[in-house]
Amino acid sequence: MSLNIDLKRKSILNCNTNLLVIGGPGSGKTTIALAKAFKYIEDNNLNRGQKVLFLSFSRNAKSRILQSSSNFSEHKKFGKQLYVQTFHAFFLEIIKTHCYLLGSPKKITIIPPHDEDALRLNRNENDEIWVKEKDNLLYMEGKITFDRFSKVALEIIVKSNRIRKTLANTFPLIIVDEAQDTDAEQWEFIKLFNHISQLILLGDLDQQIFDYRPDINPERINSIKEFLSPIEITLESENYRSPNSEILYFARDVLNNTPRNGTYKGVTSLIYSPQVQHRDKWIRSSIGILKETIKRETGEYPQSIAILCPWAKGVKMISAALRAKEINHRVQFDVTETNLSSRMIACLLEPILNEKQHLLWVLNILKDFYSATGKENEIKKYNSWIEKVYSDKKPGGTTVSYFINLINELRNMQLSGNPSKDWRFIQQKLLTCSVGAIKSFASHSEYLIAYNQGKIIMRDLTQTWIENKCYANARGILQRAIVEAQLSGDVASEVGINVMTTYKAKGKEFDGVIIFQNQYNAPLELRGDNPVTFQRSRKLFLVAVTRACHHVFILRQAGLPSPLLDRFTLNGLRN
Ligand SMILES: Nc1ncnc2c1ncn2[C@@H]1O[C@H](COP(=O)(O)OP(=O)(O)OP(=O)(O)O)[C@@H](O)[C@H]1O
Repeated sequence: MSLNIDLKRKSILNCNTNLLVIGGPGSGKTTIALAKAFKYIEDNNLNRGQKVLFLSFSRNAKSRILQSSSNFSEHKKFGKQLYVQTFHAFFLEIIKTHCYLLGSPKKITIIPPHDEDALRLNRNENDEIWVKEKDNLLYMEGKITFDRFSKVALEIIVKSNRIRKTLANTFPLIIVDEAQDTDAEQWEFIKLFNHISQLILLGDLDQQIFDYRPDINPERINSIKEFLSPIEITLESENYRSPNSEILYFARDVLNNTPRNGTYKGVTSLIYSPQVQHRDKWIRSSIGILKETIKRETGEYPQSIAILCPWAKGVKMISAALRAKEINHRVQFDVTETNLSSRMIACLLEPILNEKQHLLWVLNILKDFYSATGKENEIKKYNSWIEKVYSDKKPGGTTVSYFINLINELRNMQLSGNPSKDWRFIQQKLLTCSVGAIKSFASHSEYLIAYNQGKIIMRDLTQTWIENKCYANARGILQRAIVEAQLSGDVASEVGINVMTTYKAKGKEFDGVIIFQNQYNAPLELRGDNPVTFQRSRKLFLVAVTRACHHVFILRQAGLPSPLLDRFTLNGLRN
């Protein structure tokens, strides 16, 4: 990989004190930080146990950093000494190794987010009783929820000088991606390594899109400057991502609400009429048009395309439109409902040894689903049904009867041993049943395959079938795959069509980007944003637009005003 190394970049490579590198989207922050990491490993002759730590926020960002690092010629020789990890997973490693020192059992297990949602019973994150319950879960049972990783890891590092020094010795250089988005605990954690490791922080305030979270704010960059006294290097105006287009100018103009008198090279607006069949057709057609546009502009078809929108609801709408014509794509969104719905299928795949026990499991899954979505009346209803079944009384209503019959039917039949077929069989049973609530619950499971864990689950189900002649522990298999997916760096590459929220796309790069606007499921203006400035919406839009290397399509709903875009003139297509 041949890099332009100007004076600023040279000074980054040669600096051996704390550094703050500020730069806009595509200015090359990640790239120069990787170059620095490899140079550091080489110059300092790190021993086998030592590594450069590169901390990122999300698995997506981590996979992008890993991908970029593999383009460096040094990667072959020094790649093993570059440790790219998410804050979350890094904190978990510290917890798993050292948490017993705080009094927890030695074996730590994770409560996945959908179970956490169910346990939390719609209480606030900081609800006192819930916080106490979480303490008990950790210290009595060794079970930890995702949201506690940073707090507990920080406690370990604060309380033990020895562990902190060992970590600093292992990681003499720590690079922090997206430093503007560090929350209070992550920032405290970084501060603890001041003077004992070299710290390089990368940041861009214009991409601060998680500032709706309570302890993330624009002051973070100032605190970094005050506390770490870093050398500051600004790569502000450079754009290596989309240099042959005016994509970055467009993104900046939307951010500053300063439309130019004319269009922008590399940005096209497509208008669709909102009737479902038109909308879905245009979602699909936009992919083909974007491919041809990029081919025309660059001479090559794009390898990677992202369809982005602010909300998960929009992601589901786009994915449904693509699935309707079997267009292969990868989906990423938050998956509590999908996980619980899939758990129901896994539960029904398991061998039915005791019908009452199975019915109780099924009802508990439904109760968890309603707990996670905060539906008080449903929770009460399920609690009373569970109570009745438990004491051998039969609750009224269609739901319980439906499951009694289904469990009975499944008990008396032989599944095929082909996990995909059996999975679909149970899914279809639920999707075609006469109880509306069950159908709607089951429909969430359709996204499981789309979000990449499908293959692992099917592989492990095959294995259990070979070993046991039944799907023993299907729920455990599903659970393991979900937890792995939450933590692993094993994120599929961007090649192909990717559908995700803009938040998930942060730090990624695609040849072409389609931004989908829809009145109810994907408005570009965020709810709760300042209705005059729309500053948060503008930043989020900037992040979406600047993921593109060659071309951006904005798929706009006909007749739907957009304070962000209405003053801009864009090259346009109209259906
Ligand atoms: N010095 C350089 N010379 C040549 N190409 C570069 C250089 N720096 C970055 N690039 C290329 O520009 C693109 C964007 O770089 P990079 O991902 O490092 O930017 P970034 O500032 O981290 O972006 P963002 O904040 O938007 O995630 C990448 O494709 C990278 O290969």
